[in-house]
Amino acid sequence: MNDLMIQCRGLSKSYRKGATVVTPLEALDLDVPKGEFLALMGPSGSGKTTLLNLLSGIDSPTQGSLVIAGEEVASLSRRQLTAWRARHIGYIFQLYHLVPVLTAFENVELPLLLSDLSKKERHDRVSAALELVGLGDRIHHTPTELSGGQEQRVAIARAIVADPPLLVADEPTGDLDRAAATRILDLLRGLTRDHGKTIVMVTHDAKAAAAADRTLHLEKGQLLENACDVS
Ligand SMILES: Nc1ncnc2c1ncn2[C@@H]1O[C@H](COP(=O)(O)OP(=O)(O)OP(=O)(O)O)[C@@H](O)[C@H]1O
Repeated sequence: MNDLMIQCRGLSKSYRKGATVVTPLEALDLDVPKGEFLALMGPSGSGKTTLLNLLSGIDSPTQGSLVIAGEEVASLSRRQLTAWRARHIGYIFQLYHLVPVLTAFENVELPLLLSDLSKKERHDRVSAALELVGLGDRIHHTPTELSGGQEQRVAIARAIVADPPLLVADEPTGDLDRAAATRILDLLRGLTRDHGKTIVMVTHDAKAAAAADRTLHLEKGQLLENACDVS
């Protein structure tokens, strides 16, 4: 139990759309050990983003249990969930979601602005995160002055700067060419191997999934039995 970062039991999510109810996730069971790099694949509409949103506390399940780092998060209020998310989750988006008018440094600093860290502590953490992603020489560049791969590395620095144990990534290489994608995947692998992060990554790309320790397939809101293991 202690070596699990994520434990889902009977996890379901439904949305009401007028008179109909849509259930993108149904009674899902999932264990993810600490330090694992897990890839999630599945057709469009199979519930991948819905699952990431539950794991990251952006949304709450309709039913079931979701224990992350030993804490039941399914029962947290919206307000508790926001505070919990800031400490536990780094989210990496397909299209980076950087603020265009801010430099790489300022983008990475954003998650720390509400913390009680001093300016010097923030500076040290942001510099270390940008060094870790190989962008120590680009800290004053704005997103338009960076390549897509570099923008994604800034976004990864932003996701890790508050040192959360769990990173969730929604198609982090979906908008990149193969060389840039490979560099991002190497970086993510390094974050699990050398820094103990747990990563759940949604991808449509079998080559990206092959970089993970394990791949699970979602189909109509359920994990397929005998999911192929690519480790
Ligand atoms: N807020 C919402 N309200 C209503 N229905 C929703 C909502 N969010 C998701 N859905 C529905 O849930 C289903 C699963 O959506 P989800 O985004 O999780 O799929 P996905 O596997 O990530 O797809 P894609 O690969 O296209 O991103 C879809 O049918 C979608 O329309």
